[in-house]
Amino acid sequence: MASAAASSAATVFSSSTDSCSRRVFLISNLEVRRTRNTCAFLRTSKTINNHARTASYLCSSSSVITAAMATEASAKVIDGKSVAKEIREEIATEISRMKESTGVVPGLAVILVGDRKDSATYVRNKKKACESVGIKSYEVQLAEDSSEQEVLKYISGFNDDPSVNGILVQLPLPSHLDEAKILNVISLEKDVDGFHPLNIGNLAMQGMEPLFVPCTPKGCIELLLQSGVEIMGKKAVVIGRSNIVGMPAALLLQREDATVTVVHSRTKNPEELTREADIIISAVGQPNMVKGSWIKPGSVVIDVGINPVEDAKSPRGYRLVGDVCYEEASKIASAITPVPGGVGPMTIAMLLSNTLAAAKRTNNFK
Ligand SMILES: Nc1nc(=O)c2c([nH]1)NC[C@@H]1CN(c3ccc(C(=O)N[C@@H](CCC(=O)O)C(=O)O)cc3)C=[N+]21
Repeated sequence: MASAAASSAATVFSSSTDSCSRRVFLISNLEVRRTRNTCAFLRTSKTINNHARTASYLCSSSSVITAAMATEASAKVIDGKSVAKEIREEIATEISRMKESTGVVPGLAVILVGDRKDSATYVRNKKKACESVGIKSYEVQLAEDSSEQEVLKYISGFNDDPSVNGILVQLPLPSHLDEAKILNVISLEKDVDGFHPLNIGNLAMQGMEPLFVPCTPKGCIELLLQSGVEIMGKKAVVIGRSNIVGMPAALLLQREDATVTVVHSRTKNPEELTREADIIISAVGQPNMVKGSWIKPGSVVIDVGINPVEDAKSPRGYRLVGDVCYEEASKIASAITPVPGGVGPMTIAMLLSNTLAAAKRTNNFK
């Protein structure tokens, strides 16, 4: 992973002049309009912050960047962190309103199996986010070698517990556990991840409504809508076909009337197909895989990847980068999500939103 990152970093430097000079001739061609605002949370338009214009922000460590390049147009940064914060604030307000009128607060149960460090961090962050909005969180930590029966036993317990409105089994599970079987027993009404096969079936079918939209894809669409990006009739490319992001993201884009292509590991010409897209959602988990040359000038890029790469200069010893080569893409796209601070915080905000929706539904609170 680290060596892939190092080699793509080298590509950034050698090709940055290229992408910059090309940018002069090719001006944004995707309408970024505020035609529709279906978001349940936000009514402001502060979501695109254009703060990628200074040379120091772009490439502070690069001597290749010249003053001329610093004045060139660059993509608007879609600030997921601040959108997520506003959504959390609205959720907190709704939860107080619900508590005042019903005496009930939403509850979210998280089941973590095994001791993956990244999973433990995510679970901790979810717990903190729950506390920040007034959701009660319940956490179960099970040993790496737990049996399927044991995991199922906890799920059944939470299924039957009226104070728990949402149940999340942190993925990935250890390989001896049957993920499909486990997700299948979560009560549909509490499946705040939206991973239950019946829920996905409803998401896929016209005329049906899923009870929950999976959090990460929902966060991606919210960012597009909040940024005023028109989706209807656009060509969208989703890179990656996972059950938790790529596949549901493609279904959601189709629900928004985009024409959708899914690019995956067996796709013959991923670069060429991606270059046709007005909207790109990348969810592959490969650091800096999507280069500037994959991106059509003016397109909108949503980068779901959160990939750790070695970085001796960072206090943690690593830093997080996306699937998309940000340095290149931000000079070509019209708007782009950063990593960190893009889709990640939105995933958590959508989880809180789904949990609130579950609690409202069961308590018949409007
Ligand atoms: N059942 C299940 N549901 C999930 O939703 C789920 C899961 N399993 N397994 C793992 C992935 C990953 N995931 C993230 C959520 C937030 C950030 C996030 O907030 N990231 C911060 C950075 C955090 C940091 O600095 O370490 C950001 O991008 O700005 C990242 C990753 C949810 N997942």
